[in-house]
Amino acid sequence: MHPKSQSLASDRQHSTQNPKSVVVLGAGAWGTTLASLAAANGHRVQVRSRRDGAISPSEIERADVVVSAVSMQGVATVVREIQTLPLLPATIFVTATKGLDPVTTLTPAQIWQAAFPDRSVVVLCGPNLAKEIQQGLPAATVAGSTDDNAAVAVQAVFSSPQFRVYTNSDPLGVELGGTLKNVMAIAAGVCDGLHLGTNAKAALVTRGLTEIIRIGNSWGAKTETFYGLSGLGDLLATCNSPLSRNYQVGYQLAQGKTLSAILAHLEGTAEGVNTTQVLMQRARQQDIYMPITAEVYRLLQAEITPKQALEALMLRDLKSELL
Ligand SMILES: NC(=O)C1=CN([C@@H]2O[C@H](COP(=O)(O)OP(=O)(O)OC[C@H]3O[C@@H](n4cnc5c(N)ncnc54)[C@H](O)[C@@H]3O)[C@@H](O)[C@H]2O)C=CC1
Ligand SMILES: O=C(CO)COP(=O)(O)O
Repeated sequence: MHPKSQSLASDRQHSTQNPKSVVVLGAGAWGTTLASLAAANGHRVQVRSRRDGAISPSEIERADVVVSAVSMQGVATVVREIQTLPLLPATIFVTATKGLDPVTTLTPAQIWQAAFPDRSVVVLCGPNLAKEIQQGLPAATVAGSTDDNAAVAVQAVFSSPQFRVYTNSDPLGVELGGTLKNVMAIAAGVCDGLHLGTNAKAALVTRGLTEIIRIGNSWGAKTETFYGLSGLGDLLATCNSPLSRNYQVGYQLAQGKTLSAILAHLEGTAEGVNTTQVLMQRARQQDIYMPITAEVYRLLQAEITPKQALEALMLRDLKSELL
């Protein structure tokens, strides 16, 4: 065995014998689920909700791992708050938010890394519908970081017989896979809401992945990461599950509801609504062809109906699959 693999393997075996102090920021569906996973492994876990008020220095200064599971709209605020607090020299940041900054188009990990350039940032993304994990159903995810040791440490914090964590050295690909699939989950909800059938859904998800890879590559992410759990895996989960909030948005749009009415009654955050806007902005700026995203965008803007979006996609110029 390669010496590096040997040391990683032994770290992994001893994971739960080394309890860590974990602070989870965000007490929504995903933050509370991640907190339960870490606590079940014997780690000391504190969850911070917005309602608790400011984070106290004593909470954060002992944290080995700080997990951010806030929605995208809260990321900048939480980063600014943590920047004012004392931290252990080796504190690792984990980001589980699946969104993009509306002004800069930066990912959450890029925002954390810019604020803390000397620290390790790990992206945690995968096909992880919180409600299933809360029920103890099996799932897998990816801890992505350019710092192997930090990724392995985070893998150890969350891994269990029910939750299998892989590492990946392409954090941008891991993060974009989890984030961009939300746009396709809206489209998949529309597809099912219009009862277009299994062939249509398969075509949509497959061409959606092509689109994600096209813009993901231009961002600097690796193609093979998008064929992994956080890309294809999360596409399969959210494009096929009514538990996905993004899928629910698409499904209800197909039923003729307005976006504002849907969001008013939605349980939790559908990040894909904002991500679609940001992705369109980036695709236009960089002249990247994103036909499915463009139709989801027009639908969310109420410029077209779901049926018109379908027609627009089907009536485009014919071309080669691999172009
Ligand atoms: N629910 C799920 O199955 C999964 C969700 N995610 C991602 O995790 C993130 C959070 O998702 P959920 O927990 O489901 O959403 P949620 O809507 O249930 O909770 C969002 C949390 O963010 C907090 N928040 C928002 N703005 C804040 C601010 N300024 N300061 C402090 N806290 C703030 C809210 O108080 C709330 O606790 C999203 O980006 C989502 O895409 C990722 C994997 C699975
Ligand atoms: O990202 C998720 C599962 O991996 C959760 O999906 P929704 O945000 O669409 O509910």
